[in-house]
Amino acid sequence: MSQPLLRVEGLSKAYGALKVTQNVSLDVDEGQLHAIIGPNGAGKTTLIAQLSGQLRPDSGTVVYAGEDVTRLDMASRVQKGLARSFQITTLLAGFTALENVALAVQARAGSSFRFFRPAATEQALNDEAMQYLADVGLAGREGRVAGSLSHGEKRQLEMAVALATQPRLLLLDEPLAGTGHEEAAQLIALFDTLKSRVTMVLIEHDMNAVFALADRVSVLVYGQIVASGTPAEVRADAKVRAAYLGEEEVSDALG
Ligand SMILES: Nc1ncnc2c1ncn2[C@@H]1O[C@H](COP(=O)(O)OP(=O)(O)OP(=O)(O)O)[C@@H](O)[C@H]1O
Repeated sequence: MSQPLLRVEGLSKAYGALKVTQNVSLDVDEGQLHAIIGPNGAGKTTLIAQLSGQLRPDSGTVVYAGEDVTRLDMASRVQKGLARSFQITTLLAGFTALENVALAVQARAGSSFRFFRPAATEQALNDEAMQYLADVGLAGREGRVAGSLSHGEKRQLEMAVALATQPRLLLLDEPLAGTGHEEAAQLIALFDTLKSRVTMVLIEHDMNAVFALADRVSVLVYGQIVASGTPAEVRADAKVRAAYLGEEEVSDALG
């Protein structure tokens, strides 16, 4: 069998006596959308932070594309194609949608445009940025200042900025939080189309989105993976049902 794109082995992290990540092991295959679900405070965000390089684990390894990246910082991981989707707060509110994405293209491309004249460089950056805006459904909105976009559009723009880094593996932390029903449906459709192009690890509370999108689901409870499998396997797992006992919306979605 071929190697997974991401292999996490025995990852642990504690804050004092609080073990937020306990011996987590997990494989993510290329081309898959792998969702990580779990009740509030289970340690999902802390786990993603260790995958992105934002946070150092106490022990364990993160192997990406066959390389041990455990000790690499976030910027080095982004350069290798392992990126976390940008938070809305990192969008430059006073800049246009196009400028936000063009800056991300420039940051990634570095000096590779150095042979162009300045005007041609700007054109090339903008052309590439326009493509990402079109990919996320923001064609026609490029001239709008980011701060004036709707909440859903900001999330789309955040995805365009993430795509500009040309990720091979994208980490998404609750991309649907705060979106309305229609905006959520649009974003789910967007993730569905992006699945063929980039491998994704998704943390999401919206179970309908998780079960619609995920190829595999891992369930984190008190920092430990208690179940991992296809959506159907996870749905039927007694430990998963027990973990969500009392959370009616999730119980309904589990069926
Ligand atoms: N820097 C920190 N120092 C101390 N405790 C922390 C720190 N960061 C997170 N925690 C604790 O670690 C636990 C896991 O938090 P985390 O945010 O990763 O959970 P989560 O599953 O993402 O939660 P939610 O679904 O509510 O976003 C929580 O109990 C949280 O209070």
